[in-house]
Amino acid sequence: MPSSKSPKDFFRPLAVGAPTPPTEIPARPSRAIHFFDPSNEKMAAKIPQMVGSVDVLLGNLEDAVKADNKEAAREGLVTIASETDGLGGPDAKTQLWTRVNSLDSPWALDDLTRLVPAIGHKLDVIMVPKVQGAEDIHYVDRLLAQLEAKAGLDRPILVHAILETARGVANVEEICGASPRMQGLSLGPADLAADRRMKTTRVGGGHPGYLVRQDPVAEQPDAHRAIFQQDLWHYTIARMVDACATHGIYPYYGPFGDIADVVACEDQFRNAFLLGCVGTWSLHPKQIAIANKVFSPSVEDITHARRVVAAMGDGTGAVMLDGKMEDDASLKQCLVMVELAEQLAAIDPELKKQYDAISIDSEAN
Ligand SMILES: CCC(=O)SCCNC(=O)CCNC(=O)[C@H](O)C(C)(C)COP(=O)(O)OP(=O)(O)OC[C@H]1O[C@@H](n2cnc3c(N)ncnc32)[C@H](O)[C@@H]1OP(=O)(O)O
Ligand SMILES: O=CC(=O)O
Ligand SMILES: [Mg+2]
Repeated sequence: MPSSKSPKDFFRPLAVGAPTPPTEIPARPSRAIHFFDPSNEKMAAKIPQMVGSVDVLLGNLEDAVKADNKEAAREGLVTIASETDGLGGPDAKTQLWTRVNSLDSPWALDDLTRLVPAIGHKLDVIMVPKVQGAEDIHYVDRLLAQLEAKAGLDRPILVHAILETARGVANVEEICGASPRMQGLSLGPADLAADRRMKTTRVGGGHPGYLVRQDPVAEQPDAHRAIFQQDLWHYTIARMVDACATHGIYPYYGPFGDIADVVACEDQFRNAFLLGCVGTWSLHPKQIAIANKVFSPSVEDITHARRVVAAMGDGTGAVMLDGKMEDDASLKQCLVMVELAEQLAAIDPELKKQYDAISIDSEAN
């Protein structure tokens, strides 16, 4: 929270008549944020049939939309949001997000002033790219409040920042705490690599050159030395996760550009899930199933978590389960998983069936 504001001011609307800022960001399932270009007729035609089977549909207006198509993308999104039932709004199974153009571009102002009055009641989250510091969020915060007041909206639109500049990473904590509207952060590995002058040419994922090699074997100079590829994104994701957890908002992996490499995509998503991310981007329809699988706790994990919950009784003390010590802290980890499973089961009947079929033996040994 900026020191110049009192805690009470922080939760006052930034424009007369704007909705009250949220004190909590709801934990809505958002395993896959599926990107589409609303100016691409083939992609746009697929959107209505995707509603209900993906947690978030995001109309992308920024990078990957040609400059000549910026207005068509914006208008295409207005049409899709207006004509598609079950998409966006507090009770919809599939949320509607947009990624607007960067704040220094010729399009960002028109993106916001066109979309909020036209479809603000359906827009759940606005993703802001290339956020550098709290000042970018403050600008969007005030403008959204003015537009919401003018449009008579009764629910604040949330804001999500992409972490894709070196300065943004340096300022990650202040970005997360810049507004009560902040919903979360995504990693933007492609722009971040360019901004940092990393010597890579990929969109997310690992790199075979970024490795650690096993020490040489004594007196066997020709012996094979194993190499272990390292994760280029570990540092940034870990910083994002801590900043988001500190501020009660949600971290996400970003794009994985090698659409054909579904195995490495799944691995990268799983690393992010294990580190604390709640979801990721999907660039192609086939990445949705990967994201849904990875960001839903497995039946094995939920079986174990429920056994720990049952064995821990009132939640204090220490017990042995399968030869391992469990106590208050491991219980808390299990509760994170169990709560996530409950949220997902509420919107995903197939997962609910799998989780409901679990029967547990609650005996500690
Ligand atoms: C790097 C930093 C970033 O900013 S990443 C975020 C910005 N980039 C994006 O949003 C990219 C979104 N995805 C795409 O543009 C396409 O999926 C790309 C990667 C170009 C591949 O398209 P294409 O060669 O058509 O794939 P395909 O032939 O396998 O497509 C099969 C059918 O599915 C469709 N499709 C493709 N992508 C999407 C999508 N994201 N959403 C909805 N539909 C999609 C294609 O149009 C194609 O349809 P059809 O079967 O021909 O009718
Ligand atoms: O916008 C995403 C990125 O990787 O850049
Ligand atoms: Mg980017």
